[in-house]
Amino acid sequence: MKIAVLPGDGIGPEIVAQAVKVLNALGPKFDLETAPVGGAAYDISGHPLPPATLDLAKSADAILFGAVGDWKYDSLARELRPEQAILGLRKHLELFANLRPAICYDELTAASSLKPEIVGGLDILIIRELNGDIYFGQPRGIRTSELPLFKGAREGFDMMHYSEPEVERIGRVAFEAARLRSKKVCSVDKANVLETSQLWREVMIRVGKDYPDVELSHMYVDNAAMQLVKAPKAFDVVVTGNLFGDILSDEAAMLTGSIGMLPSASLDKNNKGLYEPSHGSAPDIAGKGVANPLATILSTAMMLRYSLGMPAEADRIEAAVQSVLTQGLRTADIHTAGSQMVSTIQMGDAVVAALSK
Ligand SMILES: NC(=O)C1=CN([C@@H]2O[C@H](COP(=O)(O)OP(=O)(O)OC[C@H]3O[C@@H](n4cnc5c(N)ncnc54)[C@H](O)[C@@H]3O)[C@@H](O)[C@H]2O)C=CC1
Ligand SMILES: CC(C)CC(=O)C(=O)O
Ligand SMILES: [Mg+2]
Repeated sequence: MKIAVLPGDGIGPEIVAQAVKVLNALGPKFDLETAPVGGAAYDISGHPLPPATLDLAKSADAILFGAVGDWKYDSLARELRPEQAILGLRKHLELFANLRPAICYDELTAASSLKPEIVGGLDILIIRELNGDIYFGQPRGIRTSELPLFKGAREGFDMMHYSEPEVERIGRVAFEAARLRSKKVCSVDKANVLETSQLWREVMIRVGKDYPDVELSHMYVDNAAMQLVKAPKAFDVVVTGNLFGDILSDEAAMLTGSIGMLPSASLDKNNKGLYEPSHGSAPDIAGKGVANPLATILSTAMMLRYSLGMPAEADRIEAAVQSVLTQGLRTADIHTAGSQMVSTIQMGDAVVAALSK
């Protein structure tokens, strides 16, 4: 099975190296092919998603992705920014369904910024639409305003956009996922203000009729942001658009102790997928050996389960992560009194060691 390995920038190479170590220790032989992406690719070839990297991603059975981006590329033209690489991969490969499970391991309740009774036992699934919304809408740009009040001033504009089929397909992913869980879907929108959200809600209600066994509720995104920290365990599956899902999943990360714990799967309609941690390239800690590799390692478990048909191996990785946490090993972001601080590499080694137990 061919896996495209795209480490990217910042902490990307450090955390992906740990996930690769874990994959190689599993037993089955994977054909791992590495290619530059993001700023690393721009430095070599002048483009964040060179054709060879895209071709590799297309030809692979699954993609393991680190993260892209660095402040040093902030002044580049938008189409050359490292972030265009991950946006481009999602779009070219039609990876429209982004699954971000937020699970608070019992050992990490103290690492969360919320009270243990709020987050203890948390297990929710955020499903974020990944191919549409304001991230991809047209028109967009920066121009000179023609509005009487601001005439002559520069103005920025981005189109929020969703078509019915796009909402329907992500809705179905959410309802199907809920069937395997607690049979509850909360659709998050801003239908009190935005037409895009009004359509989103109408479609969710229509699609929901095909899933009478699943309870559908709706929540405005501002309230959802509040409820996520007030009573997160009231949610099961949350389905939302690209922008709201991006923001809410970072918020949900802190319920689990750290964004370094939040894996993700980005799937197409055939469950071919790209697997990456939900966080970015963390330039503030890059190269220091302190990044938490567990979100990336847990993303490889999702890859084995969703794209490679190897659920037993996925279970083994998740059990190994559970084991290192039970042993008290913690990277700096999840370190609390009484636990043992380890580096990125030591955490990766500990997961590998736990695999064989
Ligand atoms: N999929 C991707 O490649 C993404 C790329 N980005 C890019 O990453 C760069 C940095 O963005 P930020 O907004 O700072 O978000 P970020 O997620 O990279 O970092 C936010 C905070 O979380 C910490 N953090 C993130 N991952 C961690 C880990 N594994 N272990 C410990 N601490 C961790 C960072 O040190 C930082 O304090 C930007 O260029 C941004 O565009 C951001 C999100 C996703
Ligand atoms: C380039 C961004 C859209 C990436 C991001 O923040 C994410 O996917 O969570
Ligand atoms: Mg994000």
